[in-house]
Amino acid sequence: MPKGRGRTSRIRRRKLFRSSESRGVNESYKSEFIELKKWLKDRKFEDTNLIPARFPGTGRGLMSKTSLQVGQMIISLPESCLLSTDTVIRSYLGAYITKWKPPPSPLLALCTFLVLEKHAGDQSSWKPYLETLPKTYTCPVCWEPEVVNLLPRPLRAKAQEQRTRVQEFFTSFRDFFSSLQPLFSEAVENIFTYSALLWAWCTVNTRAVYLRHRQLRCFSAEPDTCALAPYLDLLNHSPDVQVKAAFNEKTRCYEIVAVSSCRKHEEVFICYGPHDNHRLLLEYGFVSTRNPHACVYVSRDVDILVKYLPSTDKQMNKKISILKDHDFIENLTFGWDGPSWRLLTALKLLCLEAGEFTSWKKVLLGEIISDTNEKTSLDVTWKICCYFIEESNAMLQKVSRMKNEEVALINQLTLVETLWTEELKILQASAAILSSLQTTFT
Ligand SMILES: C[S@@+](CC[C@H](N)C(=O)[O-])C[C@H]1O[C@@H](n2cnc3c(N)ncnc32)[C@H](O)[C@@H]1O
Repeated sequence: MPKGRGRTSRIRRRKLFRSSESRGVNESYKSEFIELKKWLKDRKFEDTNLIPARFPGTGRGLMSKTSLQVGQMIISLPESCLLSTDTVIRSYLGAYITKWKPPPSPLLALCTFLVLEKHAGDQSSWKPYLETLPKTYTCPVCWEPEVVNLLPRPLRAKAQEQRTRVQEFFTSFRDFFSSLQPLFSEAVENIFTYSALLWAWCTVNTRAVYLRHRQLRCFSAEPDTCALAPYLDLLNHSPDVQVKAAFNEKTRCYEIVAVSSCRKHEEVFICYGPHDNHRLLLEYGFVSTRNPHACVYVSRDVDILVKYLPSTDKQMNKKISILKDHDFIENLTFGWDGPSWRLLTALKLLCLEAGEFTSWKKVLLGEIISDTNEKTSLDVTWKICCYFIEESNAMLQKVSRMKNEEVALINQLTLVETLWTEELKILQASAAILSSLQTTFT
């Protein structure tokens, strides 16, 4: 057998590939991390397990110094390192927040504090942390509208809604920002620009940990659940890991404990939640490849559901209103394991023949009505799946053309491309499953 073709060589090559894929480049020598570590040490935190590093797939993150075992504490960050609404209230901003009516939200307090501390530069006691924060963010709320328009329809709608909300957040608190003028010699409008607030909003949205606070009366009724956790917020997300993360009232530290093990010199991940790729892109500005929670949404309007059904069906309007009344119009999806039960059920109901229509309740409960109904609904689901495959391919071509023409938008376009590529893979997996299910009826 020629050298290097055997089983052992294949396994060795695979191992090498796996480790080079996840191997990080140590960044602990960088001045921002040296300063951050000093700052953390002053606040009684010293890290023994992790090193800041840059990884090929995920960018900047944290690497294990030693192997981490199940049940081992990965990081335990003292309360004094956390930036929460308590920090803001105790600061020079506290008096302004307490007297402002109607009471500002906890989110506004955190964003205002971030903008002001960043503006303070060298004068800020949070400078070592601020220096490690991204200068810009990759979330769709920061994208050019022409790129947002390339997103799958349900996500596009959410991204547009989110942008409107952030813009309103900015305009509705202009008076509050003006009230802070006594703190500055320069005009406050030059400090609280939309881009400064957007940066602060993205910082909180993409990096904050969950930390429940008692509700202070100086804040509006929105739950006060966010805190920034310097250094700990360098941990990237993986849908495949499990950790326990919470504030420990006894130790007064925010603690993360490993639930799965991690080998030495590998990237240490936490799980931000069982999020699909739309949520990851919208809220965190990235797409996870091979994400088990990823799915393709059949958009909210019913046009696509009825596209392959006979237009002569007299009961169609009634069927659609039943689906609407029973909340079967939203969250219809294709996943890695085929069409969701909800999607199949909605299509089974739409495919009922005139004589079967009275059985619609049984369909919603999951009963099989007839072989014909099973077969027709599978055929229609398959056609819808193929329609989405064509759409994904067309979008991928469009994005690829734009990448050549709009070089300045390459990062945003690459994210859109990754999303459509993942959607295409899911649809192809679903189409294969549907094809094999269809053969049981031939
Ligand atoms: C809490 S921060 C994690 C640290 C971050 N990578 C950094 O350099 O500051 C969350 C951000 O990290 C990035 N991120 C997290 N997990 C990722 C992943 N699996 N792949 C790519 N980017 C990821 C996203 O930009 C996300 O908004």
